[in-house]
Amino acid sequence: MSIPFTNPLTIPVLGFCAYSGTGKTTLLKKLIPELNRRGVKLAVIKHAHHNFDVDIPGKDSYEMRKAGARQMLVASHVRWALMTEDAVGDDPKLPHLLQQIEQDSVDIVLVEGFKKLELPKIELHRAAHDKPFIHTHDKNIQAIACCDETELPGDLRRLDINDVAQIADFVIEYANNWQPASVNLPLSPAPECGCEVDTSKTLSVRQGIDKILSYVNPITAGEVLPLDELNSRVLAEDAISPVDVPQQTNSAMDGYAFKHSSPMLASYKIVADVMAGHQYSKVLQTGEAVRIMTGATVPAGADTVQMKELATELEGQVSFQGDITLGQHIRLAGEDIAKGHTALAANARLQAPEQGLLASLGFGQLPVFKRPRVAIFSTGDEVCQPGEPLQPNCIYDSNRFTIKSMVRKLGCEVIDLGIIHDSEDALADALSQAAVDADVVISSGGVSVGDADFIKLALERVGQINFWRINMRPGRPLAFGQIGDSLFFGLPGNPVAVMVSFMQFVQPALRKLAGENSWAPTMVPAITDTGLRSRVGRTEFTRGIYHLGTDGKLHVTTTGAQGSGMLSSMVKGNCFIVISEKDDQLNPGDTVYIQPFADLL
Ligand SMILES: Nc1nc2c(c(=O)[nH]1)N[C@H]1C(S)=C(S)[C@@H](COP(=O)(O)OP(=O)(O)OC[C@H]3O[C@@H](n4cnc5c(N)ncnc54)[C@H](O)[C@@H]3O)O[C@H]1N2
Ligand code: MOO
Repeated sequence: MSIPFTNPLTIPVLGFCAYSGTGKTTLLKKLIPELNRRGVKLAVIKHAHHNFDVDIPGKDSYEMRKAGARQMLVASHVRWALMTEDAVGDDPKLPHLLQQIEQDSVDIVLVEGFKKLELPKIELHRAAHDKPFIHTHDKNIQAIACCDETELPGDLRRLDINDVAQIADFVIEYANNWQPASVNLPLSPAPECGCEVDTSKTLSVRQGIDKILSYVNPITAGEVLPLDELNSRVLAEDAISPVDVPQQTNSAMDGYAFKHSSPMLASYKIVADVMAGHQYSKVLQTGEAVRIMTGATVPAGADTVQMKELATELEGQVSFQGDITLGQHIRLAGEDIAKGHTALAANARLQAPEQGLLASLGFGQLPVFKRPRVAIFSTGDEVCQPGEPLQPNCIYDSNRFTIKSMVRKLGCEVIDLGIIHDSEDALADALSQAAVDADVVISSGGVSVGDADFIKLALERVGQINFWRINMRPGRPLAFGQIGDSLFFGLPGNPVAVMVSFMQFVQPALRKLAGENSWAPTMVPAITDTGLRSRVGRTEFTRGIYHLGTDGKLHVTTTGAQGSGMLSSMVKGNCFIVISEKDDQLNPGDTVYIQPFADLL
């Protein structure tokens, strides 16, 4: 039996389920430090089946609770604990428990137990225990951590129950891909009708994206490139760390390293100076200290550092002020990335942090996928080349330049075909040649119902192209199809519509083609400061400016006039306010979803 569950938080929740004796707690005790090491802040909820108590008889808190306090909060300078007497007869309710978590200070909640809930979970399984599988009757299993002997259906993500680093990779991947479910979340999945989407009809944004992605086969050809040429490329193989980072246990402060004791000694004899790049070759004895610089290797025998500002030197001795905890200001060898672990998984897009990380591991070159080649052209007799005199009744070509810039930001190679004027033959020739040279061909203009439909005739001659009307604004008309082995996108002519359509439809396709997996646009909730209007059944991409309000929350305002030819709205804005198909009117103070431009512009 499964019990419905809705996550009430805006952070992901991931369960671990198994039959008893499989080693859930043992795994979590290893996984938690591994995730901590990678900077993931965790909360853990554990289901206990018995009448447990965390307090100790005789302690004040215990006595006060037993005296009748329904809630007892005990606090010190290092932790606090809230104990609540809540005898509910049946199982505790996970959504209620989750609401007790301080979600602003953690990244993910791991849940042990609550096996029957419709909660995304990792199943743990050991073949030797001869217990039945859980995934066969629980569709919420995201992955199964098991041993080599276990046989699984091919579509279930398999993890090695003994490889904590791999399980941590999966938890991070899950958290990164997770989106909060919300009544307002736009781009909801296309309704399952069990039928092929009719390509001649009006589509929702989600249907359009899904339809397009079903035609995209990622590039598999690769090349090995030097570190300096990896920008925006997609990694073709896992990068396994050949070293510990940091290589040695080192100091995080300029100060003194020594062996901790409780109580501390009144003073320590300074026996050496250790600079970054050097080491103290002897073992530090109790009562000795070294002066140490940030990044310098902590000598054997030392386990703690006190910063210079909280130390006093006198006649070769140093004494310390303030509380000192064992291990403070020490960065452990391998605490960022351990030797032999996956530092970066295949299919990652290599931007500044990834390139820095690969450099920090000493890689000189790496295998990446070949980048997609994208041919771009503009159409229309009114469209003129910038830099040349503007003819009467004409307009400068801006679309080719916005498209080229976005294509380059996605790490693709641009083939610029210029402006192709209104001739069916010229266009058919250009399209056929473009399809030979490029993986993707993108045009702008000529996809609506205007008279100059030579572009449609040309497309019909060279490929299979569908003309869609997407239920969105701007960017209603969209042509998509294939010319030979290439994908073709015919974006609408209006300059803002071009950018919106590119970001919603071409971007996911180019990312998938380039080898990136599971990309989804960033969507964050914000409070609208202005009223917003749309129409039920249509997704509206209003240009907005988001900022942090004085209430500490994200707020958004529109950029003003929203004409689909007004490129200035894209320049002023830093996000789309995505008004979902379900909404027609949003009032100031309502929560909306925004898509920051940061991914691309
Ligand atoms: N009767 C209808 N008219 C229009 C409809 C409709 O459904 N019924 N849809 C409107 C919408 S929405 C859009 S968007 C446009 C799209 O039309 P096309 O894709 O056929 O584009 P064009 O007509 O060629 O151009 C539209 C607009 O964009 C300017 N343009 C074109 N190329 C460029 C370029 N490279 N750089 C800058 N500006 C460009 C062009 O001059 C037009 O002003 O159709 C509506 N009409
Ligand atoms: O939707 Mo058009 O695409 O208004 O500009």
